[in-house]
This record gives sequence, structure tokens and C-alpha cells, in this order.
Amino acid sequence: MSYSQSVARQAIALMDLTSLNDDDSEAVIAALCEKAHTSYGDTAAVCVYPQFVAFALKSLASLGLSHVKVATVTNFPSGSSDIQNAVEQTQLAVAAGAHEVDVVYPYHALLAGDRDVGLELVKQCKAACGQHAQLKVILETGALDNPELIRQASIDAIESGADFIKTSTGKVAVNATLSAARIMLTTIAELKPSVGFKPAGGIRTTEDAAQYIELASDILGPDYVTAARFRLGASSLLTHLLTTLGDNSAPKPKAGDY
Ligand SMILES: O=C[C@H](O)COP(=O)(O)O
Repeated sequence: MSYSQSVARQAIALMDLTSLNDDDSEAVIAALCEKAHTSYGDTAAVCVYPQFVAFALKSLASLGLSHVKVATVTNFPSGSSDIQNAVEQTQLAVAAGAHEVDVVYPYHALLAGDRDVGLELVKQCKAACGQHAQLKVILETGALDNPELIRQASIDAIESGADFIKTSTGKVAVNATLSAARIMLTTIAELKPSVGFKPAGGIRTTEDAAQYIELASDILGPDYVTAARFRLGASSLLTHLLTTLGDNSAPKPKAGDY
């Protein structure tokens, strides 16, 4: 097996296979759940809007895929400063059975110089997850667009109890970047290496996935890169990974692709 094929196989097992579109429907989510199973292993999770959590759990169970986690999003994608609303959405998601909640950090507040709202929002959403769900905090690093703010948001999310920190919603102009990932991973290494990392948004090729996996491995060690602590959030990466692995039913990558 070539290096790119071994990375592609690894990336499938690390993936939060995502559908967060306005036209999502039960049919779309049922198809997403089916794609979570591949000939090269299953994805770590599917990530869907809160109204599809119960349906995704049922679909995965009916496919014999109950080991695939169901993640959802709250305070998404706005990153509002309304703590109560974010907490209520998180409580509802947990009550629906979500294993993981990806909450958007109130990044507008941080950009305006207010750290307190982020600290409190993450703390309360973590309490809403309790022992039932993991909390992943989406910093929206492309909007923060400043190494100091990305580091500050990482510190505040970790100190308020985030289980993972995640780069992006996939809904803004700049999503996951290697430079933001480096800052976040370095902060995790310094403060709390048990915290997970999830680059998300714009990760489309095996080469993209390889770069994030290699970076995490360089900073936190190869043992860090398991689904317990590292995820790739992506809606269209799986097709490319399958093509790399020689799945002929997947569309061929373009010339020059990894
Ligand atoms: O959390 C995951 C992102 O929303 C996915 O972004 P993407 O559609 O660019 O892969």
C-alpha cells in the first residue's frame, strides 16, 4: 500500500462525515449514514443538524453502524453571544442522543475584546453535555484571523472544559488552515494534551488530510492521532479518499491531485 493510500485509510477512520446544508432531508441523511461504512473501514462519526440527530441514530443502528458517533452543531454558524440560547440548543441536542456537540464559540465577542462571554458559554455548554456528550468548540479561526486571538480563543475554550477545539464551521470565507492548526495544536500541547483537535472546512483531498495528520503527529506525537482526539470535519473528502484507495465507483481525481 502506498503512503497516500495508508493516509487515506487512516483519514476515513478519523472523519466526521458531514452534511450541514439548508436542503438536508431524511433522505440526504440516510444516504450520509450509508456512506459512513466503506470497504476500507467506517468513519468516526456523522455530523448533522440537530433536527436530524434522532434520525441519524436510527439510520446508523439499522445499518449495524451504532459504533459510528452522531455529532451535531449548536450556536451554528453564527457564533452568537446569546449564552442561554447556545445552552438550550446544546441541552436539546444531548437529549436527542447526540454523542458530540460542536458549538460555535462567540467569536464576534472576542473580536470586540470580550473574553468573558466565550469563557462562560463554553463552561455552560460543557455542563449541558455532562457525561453524555463530548463538547467540540468551533473557534472560527478564519474570522478571528489573528494568531494572538486564535491562541486566546484556544486557551479560553480549553480552560472552560472543551473536549476538542475545532477550526471552522465551513461557512465562512476562510476555513481550516495549517497556520491556525499549528497555533491550536501548540496550545493543546502546552496546556492539555488530552484535548482533541478537529480541522474542518475546505478539507477535500487526501493531501489536505495528510497535511493535518502530519502536523498533529509532529506537534503531539503519532499516538495523538486517533479518533479519540483527532477528527477531520469534511463533507466532500470521502470521495477523494476512496479514489486514492482505488475504489472505482468513486469519481477519478483531477490531474495533479495527490
Ligand atoms: O464541520 C464541517 C464543515 O462544515 C465541513 O466543511 P466542508 O463542507 O468545507 O467540508
